[in-house]
Amino acid sequence: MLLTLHKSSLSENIPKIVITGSKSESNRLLLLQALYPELQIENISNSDDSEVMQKALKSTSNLIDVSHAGTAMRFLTAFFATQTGREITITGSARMKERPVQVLVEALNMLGADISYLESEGCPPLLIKGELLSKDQVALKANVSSQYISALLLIAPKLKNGLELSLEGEITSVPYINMTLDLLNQIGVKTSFEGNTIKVSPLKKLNTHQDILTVESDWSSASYFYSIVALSPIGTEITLSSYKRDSLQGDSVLADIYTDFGVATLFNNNAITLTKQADCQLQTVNCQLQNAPDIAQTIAVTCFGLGVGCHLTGLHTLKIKETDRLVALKTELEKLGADLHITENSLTLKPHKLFIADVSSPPSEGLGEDTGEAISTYHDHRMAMAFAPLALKTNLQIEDAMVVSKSYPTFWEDLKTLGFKITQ
Ligand SMILES: O=C(O)C1=C[C@@H](OP(=O)(O)O)[C@@H](O)[C@H](O)C1
Ligand SMILES: C=C(OP(=O)(O)O)C(=O)O
Repeated sequence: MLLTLHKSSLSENIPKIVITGSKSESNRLLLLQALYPELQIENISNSDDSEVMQKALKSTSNLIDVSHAGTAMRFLTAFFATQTGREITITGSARMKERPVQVLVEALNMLGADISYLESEGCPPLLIKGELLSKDQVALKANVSSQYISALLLIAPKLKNGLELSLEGEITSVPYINMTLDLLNQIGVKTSFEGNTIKVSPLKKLNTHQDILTVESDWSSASYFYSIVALSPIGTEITLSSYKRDSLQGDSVLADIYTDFGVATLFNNNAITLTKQADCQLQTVNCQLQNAPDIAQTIAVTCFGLGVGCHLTGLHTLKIKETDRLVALKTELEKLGADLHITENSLTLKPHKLFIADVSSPPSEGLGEDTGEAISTYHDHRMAMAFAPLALKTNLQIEDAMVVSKSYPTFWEDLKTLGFKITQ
């Protein structure tokens, strides 16, 4: 579906936006619930990726299709590897068949699993013959995706002797590993993470008092509202729920990063209020995003909308996500007139004055002649959501807009409640 976003300004009275649960926390807890059925989960994500995970865990079929869900592919590979007596083919979208899983498959096979590739070496689809994993120590590369490490950690407490992982190379997306360990701790599993060694003790059964866990709302989804506030006039406020100060999600670093754009975050009970307090004073924003790769697109587009430059580093994992996000950002921002340069792991955007003339002009009432540029989304929810806030500056179109359902199915409805004018 092609959506047209007419140049908009926000409504006077913005209702509180309730954001669905974190898909990262949800998919971990769903897997743990499959291992420990007594576990109860509240505020589970309504994202496609979490629905895929729930369906796969309930399925009795020997063919599992996870579509675009990276965490589901990685976590379920580890899960089915331990399900003795089952033989599963796990597959996904065309892009999923290009996203590497070799590091995980090799580690599982070293532990005693029986996993083979059905098409390309190193990528899904996989044939998994469930086995009792006999070993309890393995080394693996930690600089490609933290999801491989989380996948192993999630099944670890059900292995006879637990598991010891030795991580090789620079560890990427560390907060996601810590999230996995924290959730394991919350259900009573003992873990340690010292230097490059992670140890997980076995846990046969849950203790009864550790049985209800509440998923915090998704911080990556909150990023689009940070961007909207940053691109709005001073005084603009948006309240989002349910969030907490001590989040397990690394993307909560947004609250710090967006102070550079003049956005303050106030925590109040279970909500956060984002307020535009000042204009961005920087000519160029520098961010190291190795620990928060999913907010790179949001930040790059915020900078573009503000006319501010940015130098974003630590982006090597962006090339193997839903699309090559570095190339996608370059192509789409250039359509809008941006001057930017990408490398294998960084993005540099030059400051510009493209929207200066627009600032004083009132938002257009109708579409007029100009629909604005059509932004391609490459089956990537974050391309659609990261570009949407630019409708505060210009008309634009978003191709294949329903792609947002991968993590945030009600995104467009929520934008309409803020005052965005959106038509099909
Ligand atoms: O474990 C997780 O829930 C995730 C880990 C990250 O992936 P990488 O570790 O591959 O960077 C992140 O980008 C992804 O959206 C979710
Ligand atoms: C990269 C992402 O997800 P996954 O790797 O789980 O497909 C994402 O949601 O930005």
